[in-house]
Amino acid sequence: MEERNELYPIFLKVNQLNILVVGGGNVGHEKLHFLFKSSPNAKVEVVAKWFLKETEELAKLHGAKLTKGRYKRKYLKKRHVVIAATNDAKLNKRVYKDAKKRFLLANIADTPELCDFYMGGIVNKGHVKIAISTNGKSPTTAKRLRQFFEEVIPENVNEMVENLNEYRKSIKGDFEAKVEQMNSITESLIYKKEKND
Ligand SMILES: C[C@@]1(CC(=O)O)C2=NC(=C\c3[nH]c(c(CCC(=O)O)c3CC(=O)O)Cc3[nH]c(c(CC(=O)O)c3CCC(=O)O)/C=C3\N/C(=C\2)[C@@H](CCC(=O)O)[C@]3(C)CC(=O)O)/[C@H]1CCC(=O)O
Ligand SMILES: NC(=O)c1ccc[n+]([C@@H]2O[C@H](COP(=O)([O-])OP(=O)(O)OC[C@H]3O[C@@H](n4cnc5c(N)ncnc54)[C@H](O)[C@@H]3O)[C@@H](O)[C@H]2O)c1
Repeated sequence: MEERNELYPIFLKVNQLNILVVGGGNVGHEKLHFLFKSSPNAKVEVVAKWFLKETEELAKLHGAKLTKGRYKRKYLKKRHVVIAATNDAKLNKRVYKDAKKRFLLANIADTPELCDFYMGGIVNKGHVKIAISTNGKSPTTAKRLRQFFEEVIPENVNEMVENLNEYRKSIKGDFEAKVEQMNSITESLIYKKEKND
């Protein structure tokens, strides 16, 4: 039987959650880059033996705390989420096990079997956000799909969101009447125009 993608996507308010990243090399930097690209106010601390210069700059820009040193279990205290991206596979596994004991959500970069969740490809246009995952099977596909959707989703999609939000406030009636009106005025968006040939 064909394997199913059973992931359930959620959209986290990471400005209200405490995130720990372990490792500040190339992969740690990439994770941090995408995290802040999507969520500039994410609450993040990074612990690593050393950091890349660009990671120091990125952390400064977003007010992330950088802690130079070896990973210790105590760093997991008061965290909701941990992302491990060191070059020490044994240590990454240890971080995962420590996180499990504390019921934290863990992502061990590039190691699908040690992930409670995957970081996805992210398309962002104003209030509209689309997350893409290939179930951990092909990050390259996730990246290409992200680029594709960035191209085809119109820049002004946010205007539609804002306008419909305003319009909804102006409609009178109960919840059901509002749902009906909102669906009726947006119906044409999903039907292709008939060709006049
Ligand atoms: C989406 C994105 C977000 C992000 O990183 O934040 C992301 N990887 C991205 C890019 C990317 N990563 C890698 C390449 C090189 C191509 C290649 O090697 O295949 C490229 C492409 C490139 O850079 O061109 C290396 C790699 N990554 C993983 C493995 C292990 C494996 O696949 O088994 C290996 C091989 C390591 C090795 O061989 O040693 C695993 C994971 N990477 C994931 C996410 C999760 C699954 C997402 C999903 O479900 O699709 C998962 C499972 C765990 C995680 O890390 O969360 C980001 C695109 C952002 C964007 O551009 O929008
Ligand atoms: N660089 C890539 O493009 C790439 C691609 C695919 C897979 N990977 C794999 O991902 C992993 C990370 O790669 P990288 O390029 O980011 O490595 P890196 O060498 O650039 O960075 C490793 C980071 O881990 C930190 N670290 C190591 N031991 C630590 C400890 N005990 N406590 C705290 N921090 C510690 C280092 O200080 C450093 O910040 C490796 O296993 C690598 O094989 C890397």
